[in-house]
Amino acid sequence: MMDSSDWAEKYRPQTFKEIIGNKKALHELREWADSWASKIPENRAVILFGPAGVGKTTSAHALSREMGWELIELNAGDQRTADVIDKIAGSASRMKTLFSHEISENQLLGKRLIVLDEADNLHGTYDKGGSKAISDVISKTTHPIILIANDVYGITQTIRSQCLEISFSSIQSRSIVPALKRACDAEGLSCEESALLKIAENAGGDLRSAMNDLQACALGKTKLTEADIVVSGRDVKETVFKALVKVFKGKNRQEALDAVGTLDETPDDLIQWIDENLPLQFPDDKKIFPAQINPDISGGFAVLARADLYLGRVRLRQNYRLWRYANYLMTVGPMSVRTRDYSGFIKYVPPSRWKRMGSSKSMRTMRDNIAAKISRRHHASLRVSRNELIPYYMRLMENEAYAVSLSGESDFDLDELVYLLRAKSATKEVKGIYEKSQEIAAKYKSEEPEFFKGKLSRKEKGNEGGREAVKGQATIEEMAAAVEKKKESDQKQQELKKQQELEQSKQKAEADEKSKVSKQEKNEPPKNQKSLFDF
Ligand SMILES: Nc1ncnc2c1ncn2[C@@H]1O[C@H](COP(=O)(O)OP(=O)(O)OP(=O)(O)O)[C@@H](O)[C@H]1O
Repeated sequence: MMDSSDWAEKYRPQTFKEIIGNKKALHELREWADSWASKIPENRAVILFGPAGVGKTTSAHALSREMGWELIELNAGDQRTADVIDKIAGSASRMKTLFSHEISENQLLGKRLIVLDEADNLHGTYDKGGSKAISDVISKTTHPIILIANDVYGITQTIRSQCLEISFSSIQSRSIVPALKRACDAEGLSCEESALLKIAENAGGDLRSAMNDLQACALGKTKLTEADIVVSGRDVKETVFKALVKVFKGKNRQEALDAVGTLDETPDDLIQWIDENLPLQFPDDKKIFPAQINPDISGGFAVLARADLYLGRVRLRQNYRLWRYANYLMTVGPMSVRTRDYSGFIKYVPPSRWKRMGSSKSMRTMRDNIAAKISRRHHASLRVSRNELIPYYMRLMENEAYAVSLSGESDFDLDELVYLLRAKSATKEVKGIYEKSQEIAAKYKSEEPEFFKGKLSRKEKGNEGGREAVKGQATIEEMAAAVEKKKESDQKQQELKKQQELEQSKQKAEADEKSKVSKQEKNEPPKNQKSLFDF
């Protein structure tokens, strides 16, 4: 049976040899480690920096194994106040000094490798004093120290000047494929090469993400084909997952806001991500909180509830300026109410509501399809339809009669209705609305100009190349001919209508005349009777 543990962790390389790419960096790291053999080197610490998921932490771990050094790791989740750093890293670094008489014969024995993860994040409230403490420890340490960072510029100049800097870079897709293949073989999963390449290319050089995507796509399968690969377009700079780390574990509000700002998520979508992952990140551990629920969960949901209040007001008043308050509350809220730090890797998951409807990508495609239908109906742009009209539709469709008519006019399908009605699934009620809407849809379709029938907008087709004819349907020439034909038939109809109107007015005039005469005949003699005969 396929293992459900985290594959990225399970297949973390144990030795330098197994690590893919970054050979130059590994060589420099090894040279630095060797320089500790006979004396304390000039650089007592190194900074391994580069993008996420390329093997920086893995290399540090492998180094400790290969050198036989004991590993002491201080993660960003740990409180890195000056005091803590002094207690953990400080005491570790002074250990040798204290017991030097016991191990001075062989400094390699008893050496400890101190690893500080996320060293570019030492300036937050909790890390206050962290940078200074690290700088002090580095200057005195008799044990090697590795700092790990994504952004080397996030580390103070004082620390950088004390360290050797080693740069790691993204891993090429074709090098990622064999690593994925190895995991597939070990899990007994048969896999198309093209499927692995698709995952690798989408990962943007991040092997951890590639491994996570592989595991997610392989869930419940024994064979993986290219068609099974549903990976959301990954922004190399910041994925939602990375932004969530900043929201939940970060200590710097602006960093969290910046990370969230780079995402292509509306606050309505973002809150679902945060809502889904909050209990995963702040688990309700009964050992720690035997008598109450983890206050970070209750506090976290309380701020999300407030954020949701603003989202509700946006929907109600169509005032999108309120989005900023919702955004701020949901991004900065969880870190502000957090009472403790959480270390360790959490596998964040997409909102379960989206999973019920397919992947987050299909959810987006559906929202775009809805926007395309609305934009066609209202001659509005896709952007306006997506951002302004969909929320407006959702509000209107809370009324059943509107739901039926709007759905019929735009010909929403059942899944689209589930989305617009904010239902959990296609309930009896939703199906009822759908069925009623179909009569209206049929009427609208029969009235729709011939050349529009069956045409999809570019978003509906997922095609960025402008409005095109769908396979097997009208070309531009045919559409032009259809327009001409329609003009002609409209003209004919107008002429016919004019003739009918003329005919009708003639008949009316005759009838009026008759009735006038008969009235005159019947009721009273015409006053001007005399003149009538007055030739
Ligand atoms: N170069 C690599 N070779 C093989 N596996 C790798 C490599 N880089 C990353 N991985 C896989 O990705 C996982 C995460 O890698 P690692 O923790 O070393 O990344 P990192 O560069 O430290 O990223 P971050 O900056 O996010 O901490 C590993 O457990 C391993 O499965």
